[in-house]
Amino acid sequence: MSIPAKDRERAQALRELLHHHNHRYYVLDAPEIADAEYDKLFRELQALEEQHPGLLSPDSPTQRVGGKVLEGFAKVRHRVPMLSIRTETDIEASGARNFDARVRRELGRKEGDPPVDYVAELKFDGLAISLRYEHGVLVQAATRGDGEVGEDVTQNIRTVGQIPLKLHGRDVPPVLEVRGEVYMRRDDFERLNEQQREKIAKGAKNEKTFVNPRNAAAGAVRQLDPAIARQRPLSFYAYGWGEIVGGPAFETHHEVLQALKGWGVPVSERVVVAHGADDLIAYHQAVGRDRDQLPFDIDGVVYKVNSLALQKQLGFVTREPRWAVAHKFPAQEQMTTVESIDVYVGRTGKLTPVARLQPVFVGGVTVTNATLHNEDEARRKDVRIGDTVVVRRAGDVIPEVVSVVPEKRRDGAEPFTMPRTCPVCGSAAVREEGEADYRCTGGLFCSAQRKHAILHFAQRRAMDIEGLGEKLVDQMVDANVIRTLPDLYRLGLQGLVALERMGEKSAQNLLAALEQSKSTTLPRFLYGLGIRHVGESTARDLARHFGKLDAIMDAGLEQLLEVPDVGPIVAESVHAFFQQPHNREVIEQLRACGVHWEESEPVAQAPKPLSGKTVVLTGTLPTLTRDEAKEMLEAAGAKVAGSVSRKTDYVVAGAEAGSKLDKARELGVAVLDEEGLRRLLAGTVA
Ligand SMILES: NC(=O)c1ccc[n+]([C@@H]2O[C@H](COP(=O)([O-])OP(=O)(O)OC[C@H]3O[C@@H](n4cnc5c(N)ncnc54)[C@H](O)[C@@H]3O)[C@@H](O)[C@H]2O)c1
Ligand SMILES: [Zn+2]
Repeated sequence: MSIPAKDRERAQALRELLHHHNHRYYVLDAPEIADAEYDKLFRELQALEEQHPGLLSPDSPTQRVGGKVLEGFAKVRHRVPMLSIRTETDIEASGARNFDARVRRELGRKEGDPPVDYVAELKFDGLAISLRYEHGVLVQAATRGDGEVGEDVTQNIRTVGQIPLKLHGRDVPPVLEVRGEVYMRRDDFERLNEQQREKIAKGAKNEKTFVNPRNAAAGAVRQLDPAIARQRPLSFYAYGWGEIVGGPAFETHHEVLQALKGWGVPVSERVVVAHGADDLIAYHQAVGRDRDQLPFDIDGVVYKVNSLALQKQLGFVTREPRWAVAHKFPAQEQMTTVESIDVYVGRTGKLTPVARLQPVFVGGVTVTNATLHNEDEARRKDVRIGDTVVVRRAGDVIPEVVSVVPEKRRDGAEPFTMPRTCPVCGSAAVREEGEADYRCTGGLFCSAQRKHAILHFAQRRAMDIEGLGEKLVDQMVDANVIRTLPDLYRLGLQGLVALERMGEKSAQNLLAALEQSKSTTLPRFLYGLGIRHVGESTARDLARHFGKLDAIMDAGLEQLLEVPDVGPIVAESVHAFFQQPHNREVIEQLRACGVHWEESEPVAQAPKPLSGKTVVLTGTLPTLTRDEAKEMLEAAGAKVAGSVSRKTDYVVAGAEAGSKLDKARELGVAVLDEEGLRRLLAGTVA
C-alpha cells in the first residue's frame, strides 16, 4: 500500500523538528520547547511510523537515543549500550497495569499465575552517567551520548562529592560499571541561577541562566572546564549497571542495588520491591503525593522486572528494554510566552506585577498568569513582554515563572518597570524605604481598595457603624450601590431594601447606625481613613498634636515629625495620603454629608530640643553604644547621619575616632564627647 503524500511530508517534518530539538536538548543543554511538547511530537512520529512501516528510517529519532558527542570531549564506546526507557502513555496510576499486562503476556503468564516481582524507583530528572570502576577505583565516567558512544567526562565527574572515587567493602568486582543519574537539587539550582543572574547583571558576557535543574546538571557535566564544573553543585543516584566482570553472582535487580549501596555508591531510599500491578499502583500514588516534598525533581517513577533471568528473557527493542517502563507524572513545568505584564492592585493597595501568559497546561491546571511578586523579583528574573518563559506549578503552590529562555527574546524587548501611579485609580504609587512593594496612596478613592476601605471605616474602633459587615459591603459594592465612603451617607431606604436578603427592619437599623456614626471624634475619623501606618494610637497622637483635621491635612513633613512617636515613615505616609486630591475630595464630601467631631486647639508641645539638627557619631563612647546614642538623639529630634559635611551641626567623637573627626575639624564643625552629648540632650549646650 502506498503512503499518502501528506503523511510522508509530515513524518519528514517531524523528523527534522525532533532532530533540531534533540540537538538543543542533548548537545546544547538549552531546550526551546517543554518536554511534554517534545513528547507529543515524538509520539506523533511514532504513530505515523507504526501506521506506515515504510516510513521508518534507521536515522529516525524514534530509533536511536538522542544524544551526540560534543566536540572537545574524548569519545567513549560503551561496552554495554546505554538505552532509553519506554514511557507508559497512560498517566493515571492505574496505567501501571498496562506494563504488568504486557510483561505477563510476553512471559506467557496466565491468569491465576503468581504476580511478577518488580523494583519500583524514582525517575530522577538529570543526566545518565556511566561510572567505570576497575579494582574499585573510578577510572572513567561517560555520558550516554547516542547510547553507543558517549563523552569522557571523568574530570568533571571527579568533582561530584557524592560519587566515590574508590569503592569499599567486600567482593567489589574487578570491573564494575555503575549507571545512574547526575542531578541537581532544586535549592542548589535556585542558588546557581541566582549567581548566574548576578554575573549577568554585572556584565558577564558568556554566562546564562538555566531553564531547569536537568539542563543545569547536564551543562555542568558537559563543561569543558573542570574548574567551572566544580562550582556547580551536583548529586548522584545509581539505578543500574553496565559491564560487570567477576564479583558475586546476582539474581535480582534489587540485590545489585543493595550491593552497590554496600560498596559506597548512593542509592535512593525510595527503591522498593513490588509484587504485581497493585503494588506498582500504590507506589505511583505514594510518590505522587510526596513529589513536591522531594529536594530534587523527578518526572515520574520507573518499574523494572526484578528477576535478572526474566529481564534477559524479555530482552530489548531498538532503544528500549522490554522489562522496564517509565511512568510519568503530569509535567510541573511548561514553556509559554508572556503576552503582557499587568499590575494588579490588591484590596489593601499593594501593587503586584503579574505575567499574563499564553494559556498552558501545567501541574494539572491551565495557567494563564503567574505572579512576579514585586518589582525586585520581576527585575531579578528579568521577565519581559514577549519572552518565552518556564512556568512551574508544583502542588497547590501558585504558578511561578522559574526562568526566561534567553535565546528566544525578541529584539527590543524592554525591561519591566513598575508604574509610579496606580493603574486602577491614577494616584501616586510609592515604595517605602525597606519595603518590597509599591502601594497605591489613593486609599479612599481607589476602586480596588473600596471594600477594604469601607470595612475599615465602618469598624467598631473607627466609625462604629453597626450592621455594616463584610457580606453587606461585598453586596453593596458589587451592586454598585456604593462607590466611595460618602455614598454610605447617601443611602436611602428604597435603595437598601432593593438589595437581596435585606428586610425593611434591617435597612432601617443600618440607616440609624449610619446616622449615629456621623457624630464622631477626630481620632476615630482619622483612624477610619485607613492611612498606612496610622493605627489607633498614632491617630490619637496626631489629633492631640494638631487639634484640627485641616491642620493635619496641610502639615508638612517637618511638622508631622514634631508629633511625639511619629517617625519618618509615618510622616511620609500621612503626607502622601493627604497629597492625593482624590482623598481630600472624599473627606470634604464626608464632611458635607454631616460627619463631624469636636475640634480642639493644638496641644502646646515642648519642641524637641534637636529638631532640624544633624549629628554624626564616630568612635567608641565610654558608656553608650552607637545604637543607644543614636536612639537618644533621634528621640530628641536630631537626624543622625553617616558622614560629615557642611550641613553637620555636631560630631560626637569617642575613642579611636578616625577620618570623620578629621573632616569635622577641617570644616569647623562642633565636636562633642559623651559628656558633651549628654549636655546637648539636656538642652544645656546651644
Ligand atoms: N524539550 C526538548 O526539546 C527535548 C528534546 C529531547 C528530549 N527531551 C526529553 O527527554 C526525555 C527523553 O529522553 P531520554 O531518551 O533520556 O529518556 P528518558 O529521560 O525519558 O528516560 C531514560 C532516562 O531516564 C533516566 N532515569 C532516571 N531515573 C532512572 C531510573 N530509576 N532507572 C532508569 N533510568 C532512569 C536515565 O538517565 C535514562 O537515560 C523526554 O522526557 C523528552 O521530553 C526533551
Ligand atoms: Zn489606586
